[in-house]
Amino acid sequence: MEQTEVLKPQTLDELIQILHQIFSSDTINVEEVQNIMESYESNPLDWMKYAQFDQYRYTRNLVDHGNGKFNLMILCWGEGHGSSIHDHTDSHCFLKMLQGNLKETLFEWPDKKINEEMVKKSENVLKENQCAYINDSIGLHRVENSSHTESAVSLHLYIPPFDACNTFDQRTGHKNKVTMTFWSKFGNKTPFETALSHENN
Ligand SMILES: N[C@@H](CS(=O)O)C(=O)O
Ligand SMILES: [Fe+2]
Repeated sequence: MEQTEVLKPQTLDELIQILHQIFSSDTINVEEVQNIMESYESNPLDWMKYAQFDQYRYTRNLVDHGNGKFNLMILCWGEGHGSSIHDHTDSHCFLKMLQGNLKETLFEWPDKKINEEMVKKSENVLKENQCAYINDSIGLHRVENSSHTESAVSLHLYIPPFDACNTFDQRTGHKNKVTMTFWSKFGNKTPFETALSHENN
C-alpha cells in the first residue's frame, strides 16, 4: 500500500498496472487513487489508439476491464458535446482529463414526489491532468465540452464496472434508465449492429 502512494506512472500502461495492483485488494482509498490518476502526465502517444471520435456525440472507448473489478475507458468529446444529467449506479467514478477542458455541473438528487427544476450544486471546469471524483452520495452530474473550437479527451475509472445508469430531466427531475455502450474496445471499433442496439448516456 505505502509503495503505491509514491509511484508516479510514466505511461498509461504503467498506470493500468498500478490500478491492477491497487484493486487486487477490496478496499478503496479514494484519495490515493485520485493522486495516482492525477500524477500521470497525459501523453497522447499513450492513448491515441483509444481516442476514437464520433461526429454527433461523445464516445466511450474501453481500455481495460480490470479483471472484472473496474472499467477504465477513454471518452472523446467533440466540440459542444455533453452528457445528460446522470447517476453512477453506486460505483466510484474517477474522471481524469487527458486533453482539453470539460465543465462538470453537480446536481442534487431530485425529490421523487415533486415535479420541478433540478437544483444545481456547483460548477467546475476540469483542466488537463486534473482528476475529479464522484459517486451517488455526492450527487448527480452533467459533463460538457463547452468549447466550440477544441475537442476534449478524458480517462474514466469505474469501480465496480456498470453498463446502465439513470438519466434525469433537468426541468422535472424525472429519471430514465439507459444502457451504455462502447464505441470501441481495446482500440477496435465496436461493430455497427451492436452499437446500435444500445443507447448512450
Ligand atoms: N459517466 C459518464 C461520463 S461522464 O463524464 O459523466 C459515462 O460513463 O458515460
Ligand atoms: Fe458521469
